[in-house]
Formats: sequence, structure tokens, C-alpha cells
Amino acid sequence: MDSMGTVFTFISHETISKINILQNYLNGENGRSYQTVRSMIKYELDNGVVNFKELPPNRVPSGCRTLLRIHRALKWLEVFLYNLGTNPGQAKTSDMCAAAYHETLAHHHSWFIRQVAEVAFLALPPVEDMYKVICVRDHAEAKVVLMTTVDTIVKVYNLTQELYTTNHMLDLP
Ligand SMILES: CCCCCCCC/C=C\CCCCCCCC(=O)N[C@@H](COP(=O)(O)O)[C@H](O)/C=C/CCCCCCCCCCCCC
Repeated sequence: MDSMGTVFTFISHETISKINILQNYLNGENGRSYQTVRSMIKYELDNGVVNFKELPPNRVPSGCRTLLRIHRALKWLEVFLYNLGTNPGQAKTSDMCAAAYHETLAHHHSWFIRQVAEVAFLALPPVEDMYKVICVRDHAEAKVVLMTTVDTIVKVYNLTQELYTTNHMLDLP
């Protein structure tokens, strides 16, 4: 994202901020319980760390809630990379990114965040520059890299989605 330009800095910061929350839990006194998604869910449910009613002010959000935000973004990434990999150059990056966002993450964001995201998409580089980000020369090479990535993302997403569904945690505030 940083290679996309300063417009995406706020998205990078948001992503890093949530990853840091999870990393701090992993490095904390109960780090062993954060080794896997399953063990994190069990520990946080058993110890009342997860709040199903509200986001407690002045407290570090739970690992479960934090991962859910990143998990939702992973679905956006899956759709965006799929769009990029299956479009041999006609569509604009911004249109593909926006379409993926409207189909996924937009449902979970406030009106203001959606407006900011829409502006950011307009600053996205053209497809050829996106290919440089993933170190490929043309669409044929990009398709292999992107679709392989999408396949992996789908596997990861589905595992997390199943765990959150089983534990009724898909709408954590
Ligand atoms: C071939 C090109 C490859 C590009 C690869 C890009 C990799 C980018 C990976 C992830 C990007 C998305 C990560 C966004 C995390 C958003 C988490 C979130 O939804 N946060 C909101 C909710 O959290 P709480 O407030 O409930 O704690 C939060 O409100 C903040 C939102 C601000 C950022 C949201 C904008 C998301 C736009 C998604 C499109 C990203 C465009 C990246 C362009 C490559």
C-alpha cells in the first residue's frame, strides 16, 4: 500500500495499528493463548475479554474483535485481486478496487470512511503499475500470481469465517 502513494498512508496506518494490537497480545503475558485463532477465541471467551455489546472505551480492543476487522478486509483483498487477475487490462484499477470495496468492506464502514475510501481509489495507479508491485511484466504473468494468491486467501478466509460463525462473533462491535 505504501508503494501506492501517500494517499494510502491512512489505510496502512490502520492496518498496522490492528496488527500491532494482535502482536502485543501474542507477545504479552498470555501470549501462548494467542498462538492460533482457535486458541485466541477460546481464551478470550473463557476470560470474558470479548465484548458482544459495545467497544469498551479506554481499553485495548480484544484480539477477536481486532482480527475480525482485518478478516473483513481480507475478503476485500480477495475480490480486488480476483478482479485484477481476471481483467486483461480493460478495467481501470480504481473501478476494480471500488467494486470490490462496495461488495465487501463498505458494508461495515461509516458513511465518512466510505467517502474517504472512494477518494483514495481514484489515486490508485494504472494496472501496469500494479503489476510492478507484484513483480510481473504482463497480464499473463499477473494472472498466475494473483489467482494463486486468491486461492490461498480463500482458504485462510474460510477457516476464520467458520470459527467466527461457530462462536457467533461475526458482528462484534
Ligand atoms: C496488485 C496490488 C496489490 C495491492 C495489495 C494491497 C494490500 C492491502 C491489504 C489490505 C488493505 C486493506 C486493509 C484495510 C483495513 C481496514 C480495517 C477496517 O475496516 N478498519 C475500520 C474499522 O475498524 P474500527 O474502527 O471498527 O476499529 C476503521 O474504521 C478504519 C478505516 C480506515 C481505512 C478503511 C479503508 C479501507 C479501504 C480498503 C481498500 C484499500 C485500498 C488499498 C489499495 C491497494
